[in-house]
Amino acid sequence: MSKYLLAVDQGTTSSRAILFDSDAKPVATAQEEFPQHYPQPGWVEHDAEDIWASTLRVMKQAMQAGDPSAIGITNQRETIVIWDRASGKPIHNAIVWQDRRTAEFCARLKADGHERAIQQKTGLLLDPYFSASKVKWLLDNVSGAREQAGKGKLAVGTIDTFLLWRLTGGRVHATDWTNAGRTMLYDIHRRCWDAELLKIFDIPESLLPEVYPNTYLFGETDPAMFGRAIPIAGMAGDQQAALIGQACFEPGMVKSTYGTGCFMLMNTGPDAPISTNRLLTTPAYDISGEHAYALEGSIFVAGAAVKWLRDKIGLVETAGETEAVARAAREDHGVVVIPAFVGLGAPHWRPDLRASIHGLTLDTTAADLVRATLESIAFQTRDLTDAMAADGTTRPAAIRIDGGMAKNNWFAQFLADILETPVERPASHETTALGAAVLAGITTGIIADKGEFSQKWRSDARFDVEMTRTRRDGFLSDWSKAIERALR
Ligand SMILES: Nc1ncnc2c1ncn2[C@@H]1O[C@H](COP(=O)(O)OP(=O)(O)O)[C@@H](O)[C@H]1O
Ligand SMILES: O=P(O)(O)OC[C@H](O)CO
Repeated sequence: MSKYLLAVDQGTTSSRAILFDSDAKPVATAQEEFPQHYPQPGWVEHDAEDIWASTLRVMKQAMQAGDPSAIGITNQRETIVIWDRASGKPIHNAIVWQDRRTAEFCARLKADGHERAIQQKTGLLLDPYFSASKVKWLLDNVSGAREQAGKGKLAVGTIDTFLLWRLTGGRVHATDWTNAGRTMLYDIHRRCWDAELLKIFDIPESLLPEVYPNTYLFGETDPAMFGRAIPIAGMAGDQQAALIGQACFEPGMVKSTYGTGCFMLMNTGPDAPISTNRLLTTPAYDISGEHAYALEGSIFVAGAAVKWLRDKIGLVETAGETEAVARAAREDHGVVVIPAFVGLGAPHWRPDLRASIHGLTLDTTAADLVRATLESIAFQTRDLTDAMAADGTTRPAAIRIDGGMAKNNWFAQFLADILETPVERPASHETTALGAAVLAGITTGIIADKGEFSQKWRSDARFDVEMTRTRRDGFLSDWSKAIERALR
């Protein structure tokens, strides 16, 4: 009998479940989008009940193709929920990673000189992106929350933790170290919650989950849910899961995922170097007792800019259409888009900025704008590879890409040209889900080890550098000038 692994990929805009066979081939996929809530400019929320309901539905749908031996969970990171331990009900909407409501509080902490100590312990930079300031906001602003938390009646969790709690019928309150590493409350070197950070953010420790490695038997599903108890045997934040799904297991290997945002991770092995170029240091994985860290560049808007072109401005009807439009557009349009819709992440970290368009003339067309939007994601990625190089890392031989935007061949070629580095796209497009399935597979012995999976990794397309230096320098110089103007 074939052994199946079910991966749950709970992303920013949709919940997905993919059933893989023991050769890591997808057998069935189910996906559901859920509503985004923008209660005020710069605020982004999800109803955790929507997340739960959509996740449960897609899991059941994917399971119609076969009975999984184990489940792996991967999730949008940093997004945080607080719920009542007795009723399991969230006390407020989840505050999403893109949410900027705590920008002022983070600026105050920075002014008070906390950034360096926080970076040394957590590998993170002071920004509303991470969970800690969001938890504080919930405790301070939801009526009665702080009092209830003081009595030990509430639980906090990133989305993996919330799903694990619900799937186990409220029996397990746990996370994995890659998700813990994004809260800004976790010391990534000593691998524990940090008392000093909890004090800075005024968060009681009783709220927090237990932290485990990525390959671990986290719990079993409530038998009433799927007719039997299924082990939940792997968990990781989605960008770390993509690093695993892209088989980037050697130090120096890099993957870049283009979903809602873009997240580039370089495996740095067992060392956790602290960046001097405003990148993050983050737990990459702990698989069967072997752990690695990564340097990360986080860009908040990638595919979300394409979604904006489609849904708000109406320049395209589908995201896929941007490929043909960009290919047909002229190269010397002179337009630069700075997609700082929710501020800028690495390497600038400016939560206060908003998006802008530079170089518009009466001659500018819709196609120019579409092309310039795609270009901006490649330019931002170049800023990340430059920061990685400035941190003393060796330029990788190739960068492995994935996520919705990676399907766009025009974008993949432009990216290789701008990065001056070949870009490889894997045969399996669902690398994030694959990473979660691999973790569950290794824990349960269905996959022997990461070496076995690595050997199966295949690229289906490679984009080599074609652009001349002069053209690339021209693009990069226009981009730097526009960024300088925007930062000012
Ligand atoms: N062919 C395409 N060209 C450009 N962008 C695309 C294309 N297909 C999808 N996208 C973008 O990719 C994103 C979806 O990617 P996905 O990896 O599913 O995101 P997430 O996991 O963050 O929800 C959307 O924002 C969409 O606009
Ligand atoms: O939902 P995604 O795939 O855009 O990923 C979100 C990231 O995990 C945020 O850090």
